[in-house]
Amino acid sequence: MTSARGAFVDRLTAVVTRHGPLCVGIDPHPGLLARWGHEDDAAGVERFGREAVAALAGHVAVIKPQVALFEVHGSGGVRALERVLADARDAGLLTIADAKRGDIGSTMTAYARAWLADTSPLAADAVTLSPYLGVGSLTPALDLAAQTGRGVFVLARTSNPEAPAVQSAQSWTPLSDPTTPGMREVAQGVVDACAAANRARGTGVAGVVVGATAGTTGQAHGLDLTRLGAAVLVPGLGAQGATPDDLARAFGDGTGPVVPSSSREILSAGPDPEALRDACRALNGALGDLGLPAGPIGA
Ligand SMILES: O=c1ccn([C@@H]2O[C@H](COP(=O)(O)O)[C@@H](O)[C@H]2O)c(=O)[nH]1
Repeated sequence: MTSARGAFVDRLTAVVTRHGPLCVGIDPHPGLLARWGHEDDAAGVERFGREAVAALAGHVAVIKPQVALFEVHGSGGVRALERVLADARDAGLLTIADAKRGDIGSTMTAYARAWLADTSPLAADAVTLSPYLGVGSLTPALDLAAQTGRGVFVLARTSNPEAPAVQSAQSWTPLSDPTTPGMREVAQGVVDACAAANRARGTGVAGVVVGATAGTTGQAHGLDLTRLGAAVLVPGLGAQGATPDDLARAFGDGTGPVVPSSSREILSAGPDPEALRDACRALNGALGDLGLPAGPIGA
């Protein structure tokens, strides 16, 4: 069944083509709240998020609220996130809820409904998922996303320095992608399983997360993304040290759509809306010069 809103990867491609590839992370850290003149409480994160959405709507393609920084304020914080998501929806901004969910299949069904069902007050256009109970355990989310025209981004090679200990380990992953059995890095196994999930559903519902910091070592990320058939979310620009040049090194091989994300660095240009937009324009300009692909990878 296909949703009336169309496939997520097509909607993402359209907005990235129009506004540029930058995704702005909405991460209401205490220091940023203070800078923007808000309290570190539920009302503060709501004002922060809604002001950011008002400033960015029509100027960037997609925002990525960091769910933990809303949840930390309890039910009021979750309500604040619902309102930020509703504002973004009304303003035509695509949303990626950075929730990093993952659990056994039966529980995964509830996480999927929370973030991807039309009727949920927390519904986003996409949600980030953790694959470490096995990519197959994420099936309820992939199915619901395909049904409702939404997407998921599965953590493959994350931007944090602790990641390689797990994600670069070699594993035997025949069951996650029966077409290419054999030893490979865990991160590549995640990518291959997502590629198989996309082929099975005939649409690029399962994107992956590959940190921008992969390029800071002067090397590419080392993953074969050519058969993914979906989008790549690339956090780590700015505060974590990655630059557009690092992205060119890591993603200059014609695989896309690549959506780089920056939170603290961009948000620290606020709260003045024009200054925030200027920072986005500058970064989108630098990213645009790289010619990162906007269309589906290897579809
Ligand atoms: O590999 C990953 C996956 C997710 N993130 C999230 O992105 C932002 C990054 O914030 P910055 O301020 O731009 O560093 C944050 O919400 C992370 O949880 C990531 O950084 N790396």
